[in-house]
Amino acid sequence: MVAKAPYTVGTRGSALAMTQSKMAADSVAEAGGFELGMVTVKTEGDVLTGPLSQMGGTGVFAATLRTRLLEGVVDLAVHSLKDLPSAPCPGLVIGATPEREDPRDALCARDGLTLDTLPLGARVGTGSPRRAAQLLALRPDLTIVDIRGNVGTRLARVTGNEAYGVGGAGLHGEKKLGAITGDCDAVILAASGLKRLSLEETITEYLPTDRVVPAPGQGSLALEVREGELGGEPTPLGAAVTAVDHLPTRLAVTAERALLRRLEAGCAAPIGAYAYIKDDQLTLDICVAATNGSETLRQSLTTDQLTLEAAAALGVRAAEQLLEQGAASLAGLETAFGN
Ligand SMILES: NCc1[nH]cc(CCC(=O)O)c1CC(=O)O
Repeated sequence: MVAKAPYTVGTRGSALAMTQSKMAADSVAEAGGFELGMVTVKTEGDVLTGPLSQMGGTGVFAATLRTRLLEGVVDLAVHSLKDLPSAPCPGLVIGATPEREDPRDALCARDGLTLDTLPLGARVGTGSPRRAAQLLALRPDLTIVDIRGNVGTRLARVTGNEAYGVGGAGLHGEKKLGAITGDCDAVILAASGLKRLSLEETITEYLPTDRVVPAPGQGSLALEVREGELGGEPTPLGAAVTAVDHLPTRLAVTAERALLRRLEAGCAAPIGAYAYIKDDQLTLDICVAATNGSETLRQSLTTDQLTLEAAAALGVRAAEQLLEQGAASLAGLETAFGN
């Protein structure tokens, strides 16, 4: 007989969320030598319809999971870091950011097309103002189609849903998709999500991070626990979560999120930020763009101090320089977040 799992991990119900929660839970369970049960939580972001960019941009996917964590219904929440608001949540801590998956955006186009070979005026699906802005800066002729939904639903906008199982069933048992015809020439998705779902073969071009700068935190997971698991003497869960933290990832996402926080921007803002360690230095590349792609502001800053404090300071310094250069009005931050 297997003993009841001593801890539970809360996850959203999409194929991607379940896959990444399972991966993270397995590594924590292995580090701790205990079992972890899974509880599926429906979040506001899963229930509401309409453009994601108009949901306020802050935490629609994370809020319900966080409530369950605070209530003690679950003991660990696994989030896509890019969906997690940059402000800390009282009572909770990010106990680990495991090693980051591929941070790049990926183009999934019909007929093997790439950003440079898509025909004039091609229709590209994305619900992300950041992706739309950076794409339009490179290819002003493109038509951006506002799409949302799970990975399978988005890919179906290129292929039609015949490609995803008999009778239009969703990917990996996601709920049945309605009839979707391929009304886009391409969609942009995070390479990390596609890789985790073993769908790399749908990618026709990996967009280099210096060409399309990824969202802060893209490709990275956040393992969130109650503060008490880590304070003073860590609990067995707290210790196991800490063991799967990856310091280079933690330094990078600390810089990216400090920038976002200082700009008072959420995941719906047209801001790309990608930090990485190279030659013993932490570099932070940023692209702030007007949502129509007419103007972009790029910045790259470096520190040779590899501490969390220095990483956060790098993000703040970058944000302040960008604000001086007019980033707030360029990216529409005042209108999007000031009211
Ligand atoms: N906002 C949706 C979302 N949140 C996290 C991921 C997966 C990418 C990641 O690991 O950051 C995605 C899908 C996408 O952007 O294609």
